[in-house]
Amino acid sequence: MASFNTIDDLDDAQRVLVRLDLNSPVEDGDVQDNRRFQRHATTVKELAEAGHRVVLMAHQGRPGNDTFVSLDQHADILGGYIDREIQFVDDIYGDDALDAIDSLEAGEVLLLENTRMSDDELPEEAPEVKAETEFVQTLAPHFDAYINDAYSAAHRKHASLVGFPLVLPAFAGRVMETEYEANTAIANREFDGQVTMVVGGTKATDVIGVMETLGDKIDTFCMGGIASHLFLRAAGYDVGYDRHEDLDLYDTQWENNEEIIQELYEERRDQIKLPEGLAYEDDDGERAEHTNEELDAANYDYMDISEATVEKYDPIIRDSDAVFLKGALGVFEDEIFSTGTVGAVKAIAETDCFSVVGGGDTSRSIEMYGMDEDDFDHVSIAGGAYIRALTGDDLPGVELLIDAAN
Ligand SMILES: Nc1ncnc2c1ncn2[C@@H]1O[C@H](COP(=O)(O)OP(=O)(O)OP(=O)(O)O)[C@@H](O)[C@H]1O
Ligand SMILES: O=C(O)[C@H](O)COP(=O)(O)O
Repeated sequence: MASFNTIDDLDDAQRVLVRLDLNSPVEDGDVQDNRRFQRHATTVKELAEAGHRVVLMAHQGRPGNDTFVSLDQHADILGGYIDREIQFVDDIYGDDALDAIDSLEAGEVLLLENTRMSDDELPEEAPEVKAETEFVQTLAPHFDAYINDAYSAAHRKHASLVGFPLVLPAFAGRVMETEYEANTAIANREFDGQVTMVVGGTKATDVIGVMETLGDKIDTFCMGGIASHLFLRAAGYDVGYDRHEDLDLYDTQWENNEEIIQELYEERRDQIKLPEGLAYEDDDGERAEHTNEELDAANYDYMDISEATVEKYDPIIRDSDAVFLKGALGVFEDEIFSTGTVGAVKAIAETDCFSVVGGGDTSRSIEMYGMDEDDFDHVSIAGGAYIRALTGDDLPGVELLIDAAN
């Protein structure tokens, strides 16, 4: 496996510039704590305890969005996980930032302002172009090493992610290391026995991409979510189209992908396991189910896979050597439609297989339904980067670390 240098390879007492991904939900201006803080805290704590001078960069939201806010709250939340103060400066590479950076003592930690507040950060450009920006050129001379821990943002060609590895010795942080190893294990097929992918969620293109790229590495696809309705439509059932004019969950996805869905369904019929039926909310607000033959998408909104489907997927998961999950099998946020997702996630947790759970939304089902992260080999904190890794796309931020090591 191609690899990179990690923080184990750092010299002592370095001035390190560390890129994290603390991009978080924001409600009424309040940044919501989430597992990204907890995960990155491992890297930050280790660096500070080793006596390095630690300067952190991260982004939050995008200009124009409600979530585009300062990182001052992030400093407090992250500090809570490492039991030491994280200083914050509302500047990125101006005099205030440089003064704060240069006055850091060994073991101290400083967080710079939201990188996306610099005009140099966002436009996606080649690393060589980003390396020449004022952002990178001004900060780099103040450091001995650059550490990228932001696997979940590694698909973006932004200055803080791709500029620095060209001008400073570059290393991977602990989150980068664990995400990379887990998410590439499947592409390298590092398992002897049965490999299963449980795929759901709302985006047909995610599922199609995974099937096209990993179709020969994965033995069985257990399907749920919106994508499974489109495959059931390809199989001839009365489902996979919108009944509300103001809703577009299915029609556009079907129009854009009909041919490839039909093709995949025909070509990979033995590998693809489809729902045996789907669940909807009846007039009393209770969960009710239709078998595939009873499906009637003109009159019902289907929100979960049926219980018979959970029973069908359960032994497949339990007989696997490795199981990867991407996307929810139903609207798990509503308890009556959590049966599919929770059933699959629980079976994965209880099975002694190599397991990776991914998808920004779906990973939330673990804590929502009282499961333990430690029951999985890896719970990814990446959304876009996770699906890109699974579909074989390069992650520029990762590639540059590998190049730097060679
Ligand atoms: N039948 C369904 N109808 C409507 N929504 C569904 C259905 N099945 C699953 N979902 C929704 O899919 C969402 C998760 O899908 P999404 O494509 O966002 O996947 P993810 O991989 O978890 O997230 P992301 O790609 O954003 O990281 C859940 O919030 C769930 O409510
Ligand atoms: O939250 C994420 O998935 C990453 O931080 C990337 O954010 P972006 O989609 O705004 O570039």
